[in-house]
Amino acid sequence: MLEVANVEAGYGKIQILNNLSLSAKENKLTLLIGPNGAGKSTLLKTIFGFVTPSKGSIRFQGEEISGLPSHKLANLGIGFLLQRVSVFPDLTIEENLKLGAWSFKKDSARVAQRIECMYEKFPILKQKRSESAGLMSGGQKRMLEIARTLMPGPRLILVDEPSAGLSPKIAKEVYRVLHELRDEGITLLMVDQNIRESIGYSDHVYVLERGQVSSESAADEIEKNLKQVVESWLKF
Ligand SMILES: Nc1ncnc2c1ncn2[C@@H]1O[C@H](COP(=O)(O)OP(=O)(O)OP(=O)(O)O)[C@@H](O)[C@H]1O
Repeated sequence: MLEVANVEAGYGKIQILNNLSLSAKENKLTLLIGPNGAGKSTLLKTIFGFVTPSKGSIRFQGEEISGLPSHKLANLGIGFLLQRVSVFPDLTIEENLKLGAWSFKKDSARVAQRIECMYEKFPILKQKRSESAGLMSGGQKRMLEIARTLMPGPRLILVDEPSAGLSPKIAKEVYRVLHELRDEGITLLMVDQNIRESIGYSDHVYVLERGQVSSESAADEIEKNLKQVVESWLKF
């Protein structure tokens, strides 16, 4: 589904990703973990066209996408669930959802149909559809962001720290929703600091260190050796 091969990328002269290769398999939840500053978020930003790679290739469903602008990637079926809270607080929940449909906003029937679909999936958003998004709780805002990302019907979603700033109970709910999306056929590539919790919802795990993949394994395998993996980061 997504193949990253020998990618180098960074900010100005500072190179962060060094010959990095990995893949996200269709209908799987692939998790990226690693110490602070390893380049996990930079990788997601590079896949989504916010950072341009200087080398390597990124292929989505067989098509080369490296360097394509974000709106083209969105049209191809890639969504990005950002780390920071990104709802527009002064807009209503419905208006926020409409913003997720910007790429097909002229097709009002499709916009209305996708909004209904999201209301079915997230009843709380339907209940509060006319309220300002700024009035929602942190967990509800996260659900709105997930729904907004889903509006165009992406096949692959890049997920950056989905549980950041949320209570453990709400974080669980967010993981459950992401896991459900996977079961519905969406491929996920996710960065998360909340390792112990997120591994339980993942299929495959890559460990990134200093801009490279240092190891990879099935999620249930790494779960057994988690202590050693995390301890090895502390040696740097
Ligand atoms: N916009 C930017 N300009 C310059 N350097 C940046 C920028 N964003 C990130 N960096 C640097 O790139 C490196 C990798 O950052 P990145 O956020 O990708 O790491 P990460 O693995 O996601 O870390 P964390 O787990 O702390 O979020 C860090 O040294 C960071 O300071």
